[in-house]
Amino acid sequence: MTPQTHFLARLFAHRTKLLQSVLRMSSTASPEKSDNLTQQFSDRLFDCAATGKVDEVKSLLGGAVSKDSKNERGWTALMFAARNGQLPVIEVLVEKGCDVNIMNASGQTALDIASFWNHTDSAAFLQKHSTHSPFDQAINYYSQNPLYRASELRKNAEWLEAAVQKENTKFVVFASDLRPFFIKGEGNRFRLAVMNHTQLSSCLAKKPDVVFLGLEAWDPHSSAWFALKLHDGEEDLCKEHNPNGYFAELFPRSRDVMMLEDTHAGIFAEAHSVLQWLDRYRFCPTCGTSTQIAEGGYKRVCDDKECRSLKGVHNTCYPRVDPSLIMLVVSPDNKRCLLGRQTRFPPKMYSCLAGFMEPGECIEDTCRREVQEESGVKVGRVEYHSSQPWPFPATLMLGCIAHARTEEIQIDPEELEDVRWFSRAEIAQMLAARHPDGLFLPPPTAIARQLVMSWVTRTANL
Ligand SMILES: NC(=O)C1=CN([C@@H]2O[C@H](COP(=O)(O)OP(=O)(O)OC[C@H]3O[C@@H](n4cnc5c(N)ncnc54)[C@H](O)[C@@H]3O)[C@@H](O)[C@H]2O)C=CC1
Ligand SMILES: [Mg+2]
Ligand SMILES: [Mg+2]
Ligand SMILES: [Mg+2]
Ligand SMILES: [Zn+2]
Repeated sequence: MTPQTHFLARLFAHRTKLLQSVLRMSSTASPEKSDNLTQQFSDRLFDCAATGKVDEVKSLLGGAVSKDSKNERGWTALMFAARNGQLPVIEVLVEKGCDVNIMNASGQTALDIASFWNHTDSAAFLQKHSTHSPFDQAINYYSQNPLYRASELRKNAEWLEAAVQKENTKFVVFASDLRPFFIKGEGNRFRLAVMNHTQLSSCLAKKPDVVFLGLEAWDPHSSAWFALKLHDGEEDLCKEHNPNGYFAELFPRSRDVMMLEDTHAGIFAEAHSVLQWLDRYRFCPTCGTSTQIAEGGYKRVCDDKECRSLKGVHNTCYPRVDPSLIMLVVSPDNKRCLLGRQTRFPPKMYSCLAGFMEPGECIEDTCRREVQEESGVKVGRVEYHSSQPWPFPATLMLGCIAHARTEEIQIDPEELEDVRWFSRAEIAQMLAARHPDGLFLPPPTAIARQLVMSWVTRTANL
């Protein structure tokens, strides 16, 4: 510290003390005056946080100023420090108990702000103390399958047969109507109930539909995971081994299917989509003859040796995935976003527009077509964000940010009952569940919400 800055620091510390004593005195005087002084302290705290004056920040926090006080845009001292990457100030503020998870009026946390401005050290520090995940690490529900699929082993019938018999092999089971067998997990989450070969020997003897899901490690000796579809009447056997287990409803879908522990949600997505496909393709779509399961459940082969499906590549022989687009449309000035309501949504919920890809379309085509069909808005640039398997039965949601060229709305009443533009402030209220009309967004397990959060946090809006 130069003598000059030392002098200035002492001078300001002196002024601060003086102000604090005035503030204490004035608390018994006019409330208006006291508010004014509190404001001055907060403003000074914001300044010091933004410019890295650690000692003064400490001194101000020791006085009458509230550590999480906000300016008119909902910015806290921690956010000002994060804006300029003032790591020593951030460390002091966090140590003094400032709330890392507070969002400003634009729905941004201090971590979002540090990440946006590329202050990597500050962002890493805030991430450690935050329960809010940063925008560039969106991980969608159903997308965290930890298994190594080891697709090369699917063709090895001998290995598969031996793997089914091994004691360390794990089976996740589904009822004959494909309801999954769950048990309670951590907190309010659920897990797939895992069973072994011995417990399931009587079911396995009857040659059920079985899918090889993958290995626990990149090693053929590690535990293999299989999905098994029970025959009618075998549910009780599973309950005998897992007295707390139960078969979760899928039609209508029970909430528990959206409450699985993250890795089990990923395993469920694979297992359920492939079992659904095996169930629906019992007969060859090319000639109508019966088919047999092959390659660990990842192929169906027509029983008619002359069938065209046995020559060349035929997509009916392999599990299907239906790509669909889900997009957050943002206005030309990037200040608003477009959300819509299907009649089947819960009252007051708004979500992103979405639509299935059609043959011969690229992602950009589908995005522009669906947005125009459903809302009349024309889209220009399309940015890919992230994707989410949606295993009912096998959709892949491709999440995009779509940049609108026009704003006029013309709703397709066949599909949507309302479509409208939402300001950033309104979105922040919806994210915080504080919208004055009670409007809300889908839960964090929906990619739609991740797209909205990403837009809100990615934009500087300063
Ligand atoms: N997570 C979220 O917030 C939202 C998710 N979605 C999901 O996005 C997906 C597509 O959105 P939609 O608006 O329903 O699509 P959409 O806008 O293309 O309209 C659905 C219609 O498309 C036709 N269609 C074409 N190909 C289809 C296929 N492979 N499977 C089923 N129907 C097909 C059917 O006639 C269907 O009624 C759905 O899986 C839906 O559940 C939709 C809106 C919000
Ligand atoms: Mg749609
Ligand atoms: Mg549509
Ligand atoms: Mg469509
Ligand atoms: Zn055939």
